[in-house]
Amino acid sequence: MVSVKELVELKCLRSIPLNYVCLKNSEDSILYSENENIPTIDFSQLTSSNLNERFNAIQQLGDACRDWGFFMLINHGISETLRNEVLRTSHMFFNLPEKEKMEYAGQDVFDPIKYGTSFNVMEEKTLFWRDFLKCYVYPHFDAPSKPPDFRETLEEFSTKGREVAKGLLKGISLSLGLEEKYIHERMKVELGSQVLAINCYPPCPNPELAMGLPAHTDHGLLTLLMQNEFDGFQVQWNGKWIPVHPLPNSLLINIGDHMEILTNGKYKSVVHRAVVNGKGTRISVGTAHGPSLDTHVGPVPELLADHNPPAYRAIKYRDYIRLQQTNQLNNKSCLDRIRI
Ligand SMILES: O=C(O)CCC(=O)C(=O)O
Ligand SMILES: [Fe+2]
Repeated sequence: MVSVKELVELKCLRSIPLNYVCLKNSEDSILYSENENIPTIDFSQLTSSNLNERFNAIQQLGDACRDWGFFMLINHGISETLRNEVLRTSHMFFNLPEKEKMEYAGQDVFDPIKYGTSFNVMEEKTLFWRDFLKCYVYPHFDAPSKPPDFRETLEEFSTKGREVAKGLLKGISLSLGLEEKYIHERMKVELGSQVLAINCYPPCPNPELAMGLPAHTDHGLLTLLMQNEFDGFQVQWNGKWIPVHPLPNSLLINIGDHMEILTNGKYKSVVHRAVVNGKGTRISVGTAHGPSLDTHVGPVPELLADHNPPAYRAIKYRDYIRLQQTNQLNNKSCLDRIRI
């Protein structure tokens, strides 16, 4: 395996190798203006003791999940110091000698720690301009022991991320007219799986020809994402792409496939991608929150009706992850495979 970082640094690249050239069709290049109408949710209002404030925030959350499947979250309680430390130590991880990182070059989707490049190198003809580290951080915490402070920082960040996800899942349950703990209990989130994915997109000599991560949806219930000073995240909305410039101190939140399945399509798993730039290394850190791996997930009966029959077949979360991660992304959502 040759990482993108290695490619950029060792070969002093002037142009990208042909196997990284992603041909885009014309629709792929149509952009809205930056941040166009993207909703913002205030986490402190969502958890407020002022009932009126809370009620309004829950309604806004429901609207954002239904109409967008994506929003920016402010006042989430994860400190700037911690976020900067996660970004700093992540950067240091990718700066380790390749030999040390390769100790984590796992083969299987469920390896507790996996360092890799592109998305699924075994399946892809066109490679993506991305190196990554994935760690299962809950129920059992795993992370590399190098560089110094990396493990501790990731553990603290993962714990804080779970608190935010828990608060959002309560708000989402209420917004659906369900009890506050409904999703949490039904999805066995206390035993659920949390995966931390750190993406590294080195500067690219032809950013318009390469792709960091192609259009896809995330498999879990919710993903929380943050990044360093370089933008690159885009969400698909009404067939066009919106480049996202996160509000200062905000987290980007995606609804994932399992929330779409659970709500029988009411809340949308948003299609998104990561583009690359020629200026500097972009780092993004996502934490994906899902049910326990052995949970069978299908649409919840309380949300079904004669006029709203199940639109997805139930599947074990573990099987769904394998389905998504062992195939090519093909610019498609894996949900297409289980739609009835
Ligand atoms: O790097 C980004 O902005 C997006 C990353 C992402 O979508 C993912 O890791 O699933
Ligand atoms: Fe994603």
